[in-house]
This record gives sequence, structure tokens and C-alpha cells, in this order.
Amino acid sequence: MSSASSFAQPSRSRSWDALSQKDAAQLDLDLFSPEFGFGTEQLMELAGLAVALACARAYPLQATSKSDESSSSSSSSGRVIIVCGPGNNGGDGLVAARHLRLFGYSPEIVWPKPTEKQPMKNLLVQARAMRIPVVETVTEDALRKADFVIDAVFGFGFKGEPRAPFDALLTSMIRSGARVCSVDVPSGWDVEAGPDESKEYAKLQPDVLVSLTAPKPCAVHFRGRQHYLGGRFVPPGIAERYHLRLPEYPGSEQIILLD
Ligand SMILES: NC(=O)C1=CN([C@@H]2O[C@H](COP(=O)(O)OP(=O)(O)OC[C@H]3O[C@@H](n4cnc5c(N)ncnc54)[C@H](O)[C@@H]3O)[C@@H](O)[C@H]2O)[C@@H](O)CC1
Ligand SMILES: [K+]
Repeated sequence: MSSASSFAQPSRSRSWDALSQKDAAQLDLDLFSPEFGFGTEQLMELAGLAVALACARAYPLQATSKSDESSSSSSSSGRVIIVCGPGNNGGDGLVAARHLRLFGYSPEIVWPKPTEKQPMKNLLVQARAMRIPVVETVTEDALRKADFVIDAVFGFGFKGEPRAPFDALLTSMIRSGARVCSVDVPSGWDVEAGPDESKEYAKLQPDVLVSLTAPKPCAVHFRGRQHYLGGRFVPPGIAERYHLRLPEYPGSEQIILLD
């Protein structure tokens, strides 16, 4: 943990404090250390499940009966494109795709830089076993036609300017005007400072944001419809070490809507 406070953006008006990029990375290492004993695949599963649950709530499948009053303007016929990046944020996307398939959605995974490394290799096998198409590129038009798009390109590990092929991919996502659900961090945003109108790749305005473990500082710039917290796996020792100030999950919920 950095010697400065973990709370990069303290705010009395919100029910949560942000976790800096540096502390998010250190917290991650702590979870996987012998002291806490978690595994990457295990936490990715819970993170991806939280993303799928948030999407199911934000974009509920259209009711089949015409008389069903629950159908809203944000309801979905289920076509979802999950754009996955090269790191663990992309892994969360691969997991979310599998759960959304189980929930009755029709996901397609776009994974421009597949890796042979574990746990990604296993997640790819699992996605294919669920008969989820996996492709390496996607057009702006295809993104536009999806009911919604999951942005699992970059999370708190993003630094600098996006390199190819992710630069063009981020621009396509923005230009498509698709409804985007961002995983942990809206891709292209500086994890601390947020969006940048002067940079084409840094203008994404997601409809939904799912922060994992704790919102990152850039989340104060989120202007979309719903901001969820997910990743309900933090042991008390970690919460204390990083002075996490977050609302409590009700009952057995895996996600919570933030203010
Ligand atoms: N501790 C936690 O809170 C958990 C975090 N998880 C996820 O893990 C994410 C962090 O994962 P990572 O540390 O792998 O980081 P990311 O997935 O954010 O990104 C790192 C990857 O992106 C590449 N990259 C970074 N900057 C780039 C640039 N400018 N252009 C092109 N490529 C670039 C890196 O080479 C690396 O491959 C979180 O945001 C979250 O989604 C979950 O999987 C599980 C639990
Ligand atoms: K993301």
C-alpha cells in the first residue's frame, strides 16, 4: 500500500471512496499472496459473474409476452458483443460471456490478441464449449447492431496510449454509438484522471460501469445510467489495510448499485 491515503478522490457526498491505480495493483498482489491465498482464476470467475449479473439487470431480456409491462427501453433481445483485451480485464470479459450465455443471451467474443497463457487458455476452451463464437476483429457496424457491448479491453493495468490493434478498436466502439458496459475502468480512460476529450481513444462514455473490488478514481467522471460494484470477495484484512469505504452488499447479492 502506498504511504499516502488509498483514497484518491475522497468525497463525503458518495457512499464510496476510490482506490488509486497503484493501490489496486498492490491489493491484487496481496490477494494472491500466501497471506490471503486467493487464485487469479477464482477471482476472475467472481468478477466476471458480477459483470454478467449487472448486465442482466441493466439490459434485461425482452419479455416474450406483449402484455408484460416490465419491458423497458433498456431491455435487450440478447445480442451482446464482448470485447476482450490482453490482460485480466479481458479475462473478466471471457467469464461474463459464459454466464450471459447461461442466462439466455447470445454473446459473441472479440479477442484480438488471444494468448496461450493460463487461465485465459482454459477460459477460451470454456467459452467454445458454451458455443460462443470467438473472433479477432469486429466492425463498427457490427458493434452498432449489438444490443449492448461489454468493454473488457483495459482495467486498472492500462497505461499510456493504446497500442494497435486496441487503438482502432476503442475508436470503433466510441464511433459506433453502442450502449457500452465497461468492466472496472472505461477503456482508454486514464485510470486516475478519467476521459480526455482531446484524445480520440479516450472519449468513451459507457452506459453502465461495473467497478470491481472498489471504484477507481476515474469513476467520478462516469456519467452513464448505472454504476455497479462487484467482486464480493474482499476479506476484512484487505478492507482494513486499504481503508476501503464502500456500501455493504445486501444479503446474498453479488452486485450493488452505487450512487
Ligand atoms: N483484484 C481485483 O480487483 C481483481 C481484478 N480483476 C481484473 O483485473 C484487471 C486488472 O488486470 P491486469 O493487471 O491484467 O490489467 P489490465 O487487464 O487492465 O491490462 C493489462 C494488459 O494490458 C496491456 N496494456 C497496458 N497498457 C496498454 C496500452 N497502452 N496499449 C496496449 N496494451 C496495454 C498490458 O500489457 C497487459 O497485457 C482489473 O481491472 C479487473 O478487471 C479480476 O479479474 C479479478 C480481481
Ligand atoms: K474496461
